Amino acid sequence: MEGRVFVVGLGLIGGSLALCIKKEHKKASIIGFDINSEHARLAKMLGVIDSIAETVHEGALNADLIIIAAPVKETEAIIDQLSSLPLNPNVIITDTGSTKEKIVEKAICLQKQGYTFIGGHPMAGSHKSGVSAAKEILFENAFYLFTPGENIDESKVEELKDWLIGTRAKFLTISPKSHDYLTGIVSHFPHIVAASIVRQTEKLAKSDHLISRLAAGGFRDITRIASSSPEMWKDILLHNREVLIELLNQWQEEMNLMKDLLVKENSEEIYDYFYQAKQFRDGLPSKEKGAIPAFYDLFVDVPDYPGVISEITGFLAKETISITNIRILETREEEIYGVLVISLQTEQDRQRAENCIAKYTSYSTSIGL
Ligand SMILES: NC(=O)c1ccc[n+]([C@@H]2O[C@H](COP(=O)([O-])OP(=O)(O)OC[C@H]3O[C@@H](n4cnc5c(N)ncnc54)[C@H](O)[C@@H]3O)[C@@H](O)[C@H]2O)c1
Ligand SMILES: O=C(O)C(=O)C[C@]1(C(=O)O)C=C[C@@H](O)C=C1
Repeated sequence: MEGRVFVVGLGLIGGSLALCIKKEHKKASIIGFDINSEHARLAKMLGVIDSIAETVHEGALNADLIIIAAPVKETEAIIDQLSSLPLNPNVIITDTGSTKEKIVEKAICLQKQGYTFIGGHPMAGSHKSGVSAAKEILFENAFYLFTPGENIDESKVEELKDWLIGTRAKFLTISPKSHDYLTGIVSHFPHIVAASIVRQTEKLAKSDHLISRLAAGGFRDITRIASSSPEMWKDILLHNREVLIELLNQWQEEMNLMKDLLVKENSEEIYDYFYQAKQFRDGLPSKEKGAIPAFYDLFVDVPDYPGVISEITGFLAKETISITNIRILETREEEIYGVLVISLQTEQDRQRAENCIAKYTSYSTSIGL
């Protein structure tokens, strides 16, 4: 598609969407605005946007698509601001906020001016913020939720999907209320739990320094999202407070249940507790970007000597294969061999990496242990 796309908020999500749109719609021009001019400058320098707007007003005029990718409270203010501007009557305005009810309610002011607002939420992200973490592949296979207000023409939703086709996400339309309930359960509430575990650990670590040093894989896995932007999460929690208060009540019951099982040393039910949790989690979809990520891991048997990682990454770099992670698995001191796990972004990259390692080394590779 051709046209003028205006992105307000040039961080992880705004930047990633700009990259997806640019990849698919080469003739579109992407204008960006960020309240922090350093962020806008960085986005331009990284080639994420084509040009910088000095104000929302300047960027919004004549835009065919406006994407608001700022924290949810700021999003409300930006919607207000847009509703007072003389926009292109055919413009589609969307947002990326993690909550939807309050935003869609606020956007009634746009509809009153005859503008189309379609709430949006790409259900993929990271604990990292900022445009330097933006990537074109971020939303691949993830759900992209839409919450169009009443009376929105279906053809406008289709037009928005066309703009966003480069995300390779799975589009799904739901009501703002269901959106906030569902994401409250699977996204917002886990962020509270992660932050609370970290805070409890921090308090306890004051009396024993070994605690922080011993925190290993399990702690890291359950607390990664506690490193997310406090600014963003403050707003999300306040927007979805009713759902979250109810979930906190249920969680307290859940914790009391476990406490009771421990007090009573009820071994059978403790087993059952973990068994049922494992059954449910293991049954979650894994081939999409859901709770269980689709990994494109390649396992390489390598001799356990210093420099082996840089040797392998050197070969991959030579063939311009980008990797997302690399680590040594389960090496024990007495072993001569270790297993190197290389995570790649796509199945095609994994295949290329396998061929590359076969070309330059005699190490054996596999796609599973
Ligand atoms: N991070 C995630 O995992 C994730 C995933 C999906 C959706 N979201 C939602 O997308 C939105 C953006 O999140 P992000 O992760 O890109 O955050 P981010 O912190 O990486 O980027 C936000 C950007 O918005 C800018 N900004 C703040 N107020 C602004 C304003 N009034 N006008 C213009 N720019 C402003 C900031 O300077 C920053 O550059 C949030 O609403 C968030 O809830 C986040
Ligand atoms: O992967 C992460 O770090 C995220 O927290 C991403 C995550 C999520 O909870 O899954 C966070 C907020 C969004 O609105 C959507 C996705």
